[in-house]
Amino acid sequence: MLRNLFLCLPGPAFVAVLGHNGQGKTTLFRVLTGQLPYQGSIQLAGQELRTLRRPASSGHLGYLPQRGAIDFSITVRELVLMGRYRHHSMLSAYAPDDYARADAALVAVGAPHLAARDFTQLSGGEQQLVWLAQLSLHDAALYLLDEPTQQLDVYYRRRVFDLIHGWVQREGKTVLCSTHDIDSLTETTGFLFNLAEDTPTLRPISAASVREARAVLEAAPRPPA
Ligand SMILES: Nc1ncnc2c1ncn2[C@@H]1O[C@H](COP(=O)(O)OP(=O)(O)OP(=O)(O)O)[C@@H](O)[C@H]1O
Repeated sequence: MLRNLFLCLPGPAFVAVLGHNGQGKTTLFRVLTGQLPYQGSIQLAGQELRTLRRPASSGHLGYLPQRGAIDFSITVRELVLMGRYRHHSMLSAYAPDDYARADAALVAVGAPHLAARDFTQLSGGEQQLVWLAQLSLHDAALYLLDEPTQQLDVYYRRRVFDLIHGWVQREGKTVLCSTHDIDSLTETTGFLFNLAEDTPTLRPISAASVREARAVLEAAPRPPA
């Protein structure tokens, strides 16, 4: 359970959500996506979250869960294309422009070579890149990314953080990104929000604040309240 969180995000912004294992990062995202109840108030663009119907699929936010899984065969290109679903009625077919956007999204994550592959046969890291490409087509104002660089090698980790920063700086998105990858954060701008602190507070990212966050995370987690 998460208690006594106060957080006001002026968008656009990048926020790295930190914390020990089991400290509530995924829980926070599940609350923000309407999957878990909450007490108090959470407002998205001025609207109380509990009054929004299916915030993740209605365009208010885009969500990358920690483990996205599918159990049917589909090509990577088709799966990325599904990120355009909000722009279509049930019966309208995808247009050439949708395919062009899907291809561009794959290029942006560094995975155009995967376009024709069966998604279910990709490695975990490759699948992660594909989910990010799909998410980039959701065109939401707020993105919640649950450990987007887990399973990625050093090159793709850097690439994904650069991609996320492009969403913030060029497209004006706000991104909450849970991560244990604190070494990658020193090269980014934005805020840290560390659930391992007694009173989690938004702190601008700097070499010093990342060092302090590391020290908190290297200490044993506090027992649950
Ligand atoms: N479905 C569930 N039912 C009961 N407890 C749960 C459930 N899912 C998570 N929890 C508990 O809630 C707490 C927070 O879990 P959460 O997954 O939010 O942590 P996290 O910070 O995302 O961890 P990690 O860094 O390991 O991904 C943990 O103690 C976990 O065991």
